[in-house]
Amino acid sequence: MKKEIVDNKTMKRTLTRITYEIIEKNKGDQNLVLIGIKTRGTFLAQRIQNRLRQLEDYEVPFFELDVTNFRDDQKTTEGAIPTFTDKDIDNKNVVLVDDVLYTGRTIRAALDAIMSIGRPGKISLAVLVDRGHRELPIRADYVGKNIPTSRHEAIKVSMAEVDDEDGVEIISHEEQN
Ligand SMILES: O=P(O)(O)OC[C@H]1O[C@H](OP(=O)(O)OP(=O)(O)O)[C@H](O)[C@@H]1O
Ligand SMILES: O=c1cc[nH]c(=O)[nH]1
Repeated sequence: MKKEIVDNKTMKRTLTRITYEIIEKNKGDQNLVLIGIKTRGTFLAQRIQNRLRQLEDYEVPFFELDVTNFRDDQKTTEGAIPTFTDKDIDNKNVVLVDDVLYTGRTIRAALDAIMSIGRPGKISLAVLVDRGHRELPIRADYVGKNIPTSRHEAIKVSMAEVDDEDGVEIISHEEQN
């Protein structure tokens, strides 16, 4: 059974709140950089970038990150070429953005990917959904919604940029197969 947890309007409000939290914690920081993890983290980071501009006239650079090369659960070394260089992130205050935080392995890979390129002064993490079940000591600094799940469920994040509309659903195990 599908269970809608976040609808279109709530998603908008949630992203606006995360944006205000980023503003609160980083007021006046000229070194802020947004990095979105492909695929839906990219669109979330872009939306946060737009809100920062609209709400505070705050222009923050945005980059996309494909963590494929750095994952611990696949053997291929074929992956994307980074979209940024050391100059873009060295000594910067990076906010990493993804849609779902689950085991933490994607974020571990993202941290390795970023460190292989440069050395930010600080990295923090923003996620739309934290569903628990961490396998690594990783936590988010900005959380849209904590959604307790069982391991037999999955969180499906939809975004208008690539899906029909915005939303977050819990999908049961049966529907995943
Ligand atoms: O904390 P973790 O256990 O690593 O899980 C979280 C990751 O899983 C999903 O990506 P997925 O690999 O399903 O690809 P997608 O971005 O194409 O959905 C999601 O977008 C996160 O990046
Ligand atoms: O439930 C999950 C777990 C990881 N990534 C997702 O997108 N959903």
